[in-house]
Amino acid sequence: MSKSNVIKFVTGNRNKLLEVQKILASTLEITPLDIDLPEYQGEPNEIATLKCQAALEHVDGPVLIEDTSLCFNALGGLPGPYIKWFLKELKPEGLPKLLAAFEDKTAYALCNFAYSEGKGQPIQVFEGRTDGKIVEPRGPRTFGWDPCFEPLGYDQTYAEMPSDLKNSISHRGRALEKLREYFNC
Ligand SMILES: O=c1nc[nH]c2c1ncn2[C@H]1C[C@H](O)[C@@H](COP(=O)(O)OP(=O)(O)OP(=O)(O)O)O1
Ligand SMILES: [Mg+2]
Repeated sequence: MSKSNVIKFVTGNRNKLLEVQKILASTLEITPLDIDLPEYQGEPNEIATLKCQAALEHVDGPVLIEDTSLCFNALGGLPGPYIKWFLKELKPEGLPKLLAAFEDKTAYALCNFAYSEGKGQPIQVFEGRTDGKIVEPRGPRTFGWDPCFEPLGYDQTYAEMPSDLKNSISHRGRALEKLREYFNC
C-alpha cells in the first residue's frame, strides 16, 4: 500500500501514461503505478468501475484508471473493450480484415476514466468518444491500433498525426476534458 494525496494513475501501458501526462500537463498531478489490472467484461463504464475498484486494493488514496475500447459499427460495437486481445493476435494489419465483408468501415474509439478518492468512496466515470474509420495501417507502429484508426474529418491516422493533434481530438483527450471540468482545472 502506498499512501499519498496525489492521484495514482494505475496502468500497465506506458503509451497511455505518456499521453495522459502530456494532456494533463500541469493541471492535475498524477503519479504512475505500473500494475496490470484484470481485463473485465461488460459495458465500458462498468469495466472502468470494476477496474477502479481493483486498483483501490493496491493504493491507499486517490486513484485514476482508464479503459479503452475500439468499436466497429458493422460488428455491433465489437471488438469494443476486447480490442486488446484482437490486436495482440491479429496485429494492426489484421483489423481491417475483420471488416472485409462489410461496406461500413466506420468505428469509434472510447475512453472511460474512473476516479475515486479512496476505498469506500464513490467512483466517477468520464467518457470520451472519437468517431472515425478503420483503414489499412499507415504511420509508425508505436501505439496499439493507432495506425488503423482515421478520425472523421482527417486524412491522417492517429499514428500519422503529431501527438498534439491526436490528443486534441482523441477519445482520451475528450475524456480528460471532462475530468478537468470535474476538478475545475
Ligand atoms: O489511444 C490509443 N491508440 C491505440 N491503441 C490504444 C490506445 N489506447 C489503448 N490502446 C490499446 C492498448 C490495448 O491493446 C487496448 C486497450 O486495452 P486496455 O485494457 O484499455 O489497455 P492496457 O491493458 O494496455 O493498459 P491498462 O493497464 O491501462 O489496462 O487498446
Ligand atoms: Mg488493460
